[in-house]
Amino acid sequence: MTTTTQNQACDLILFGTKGDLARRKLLPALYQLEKAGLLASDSRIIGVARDEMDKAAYVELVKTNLVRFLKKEPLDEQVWAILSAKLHYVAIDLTKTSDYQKLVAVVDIEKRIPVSYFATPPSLFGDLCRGLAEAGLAAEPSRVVLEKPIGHDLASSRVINDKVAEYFKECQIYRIDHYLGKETVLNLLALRFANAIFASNWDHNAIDHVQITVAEEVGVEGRWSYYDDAGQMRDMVQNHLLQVLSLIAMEPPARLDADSIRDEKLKVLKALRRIDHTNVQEKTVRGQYAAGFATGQAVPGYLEEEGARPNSKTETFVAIKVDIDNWRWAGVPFYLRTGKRMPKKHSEVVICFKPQPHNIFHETYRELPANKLIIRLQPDEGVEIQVMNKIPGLGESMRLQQSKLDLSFDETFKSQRIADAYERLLLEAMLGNQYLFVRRDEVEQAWQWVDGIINAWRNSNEPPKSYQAGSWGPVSAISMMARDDRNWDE
Ligand SMILES: NC(=O)C1=CN([C@@H]2O[C@H](COP(=O)(O)OP(=O)(O)OC[C@H]3O[C@@H](n4cnc5c(N)ncnc54)[C@H](OP(=O)(O)O)[C@@H]3O)[C@@H](O)[C@H]2O)C=CC1
Ligand SMILES: O=C1O[C@H](COP(=O)(O)O)[C@@H](O)[C@H](O)[C@H]1O
Repeated sequence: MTTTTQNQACDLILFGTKGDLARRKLLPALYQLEKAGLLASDSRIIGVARDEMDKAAYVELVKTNLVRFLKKEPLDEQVWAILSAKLHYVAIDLTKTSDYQKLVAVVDIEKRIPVSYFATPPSLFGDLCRGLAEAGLAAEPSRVVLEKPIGHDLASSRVINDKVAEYFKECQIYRIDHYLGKETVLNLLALRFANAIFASNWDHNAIDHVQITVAEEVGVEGRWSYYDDAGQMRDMVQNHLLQVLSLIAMEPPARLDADSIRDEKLKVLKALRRIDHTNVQEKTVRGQYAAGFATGQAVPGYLEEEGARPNSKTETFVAIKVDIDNWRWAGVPFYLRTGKRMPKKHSEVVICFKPQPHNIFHETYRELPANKLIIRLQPDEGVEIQVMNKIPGLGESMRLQQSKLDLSFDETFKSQRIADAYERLLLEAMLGNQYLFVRRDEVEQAWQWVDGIINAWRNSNEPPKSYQAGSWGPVSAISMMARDDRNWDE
């Protein structure tokens, strides 16, 4: 899988180094990589923002942010001493091409691979690529790492992708979907392809339906203007949920390399049955949270959040019944559900198997519950199988109980810290492994499908259904399942 020498030295250029993402996620991730000894000793981190600042001030700024955002652990002074020696800073206004020349004096392409991380608004990606090219930093083996969102719809994503492609080849482009960096999402590959027990039971013969839930307890968290433009469909479904769905539904890739995996994910995205004005009512539910409760506190509704525009019809909850039109998944719906201000942070995949063809326990159990494989993505990461088991004891009748085989990551891998997604993604980008990054055709195919739904919603002009903050979304999401004689796993 590794396409470059392990731990090859890089100049990681962190555009947007003072922004929220860099402070909360990227810098702490780099610290953890240093702590784990995974940053090459010759690598450097070159922060870029607009303010003039000398190296010492930047080092101090990074330290302050680490102390704040490392959360559970204190800053280790030994690790910090090594990491801080790798830090550099350059002030650049990304809209001014001439400013990029400042990088020429700092970046050393003879000794290190330039890896440019675009933690900036996507509207700057075009300027960034041109500036890097004019500074001589676009030729292979240079790489660029792009943050989401790649566009607002198919047309705008093509504009961004075309712009980047003017300067960088696809093999140099690393599009982030941070869900692909999560331990449990990556474990889907291990679960499916390292266990024959699942491999032979992974299709319409064995599986009744699949549920994917990504629930968040938080609301829009001061990001109202960004979020109102996006909504839950663009913010979460177009990327994270469709990536998870693709990993569950794809055919076994021939090899564990980037294009083998991405080819298979793309085929799934191409097989998603179109949802448009003819079936959008039946297949989707969109909701918006009203005032309610989170962590026992009263919280405002979406329209009362700071910066809110009255009458916004943006959805904060989506449920979709997805059909995959291929041989493996014929007649097996995938139910997706994601929302803000749900009762708790809780993401899981539930594989619901078909019932037994014949019930020998029918005298005591008219219907036996079907087996479920539950993959807990976060928190409390783990894998659980629900099975029927005999209750131990003597007696004339066989008494059964639904029990679980539970593999909790916490319990099983006690001494192993679960790395944050950004640690893994930064590391893989520096190593030159693209398998956890999204290829252009995947992004565009996902947009094409999502655009169909968003257009149908827009044309119907129906407002989203209201749900109370702290609930599992609008009642219609439950009815959508009930119509199929099923219910959400809770
Ligand atoms: N925050 C998050 O949790 C997530 C963010 N993202 C994506 O990551 C990207 C960054 O988000 P976020 O950190 O929240 O955004 P912020 O607004 O907090 O930060 C943006 C950064 O971009 C820099 N910037 C903006 N304009 C210019 C310019 N003309 N020249 C130089 N630098 C400029 C800013 O520099 P300056 O300090 O000089 O203003 C700042 O450092 C966005 O694409 C976002 O969608 C994706 C997932 C999650
Ligand atoms: O990309 C995004 O993801 C977060 C949720 O990420 P998680 O790792 O905490 O599950 C979401 O809150 C945000 O709106 C979205 O932009």
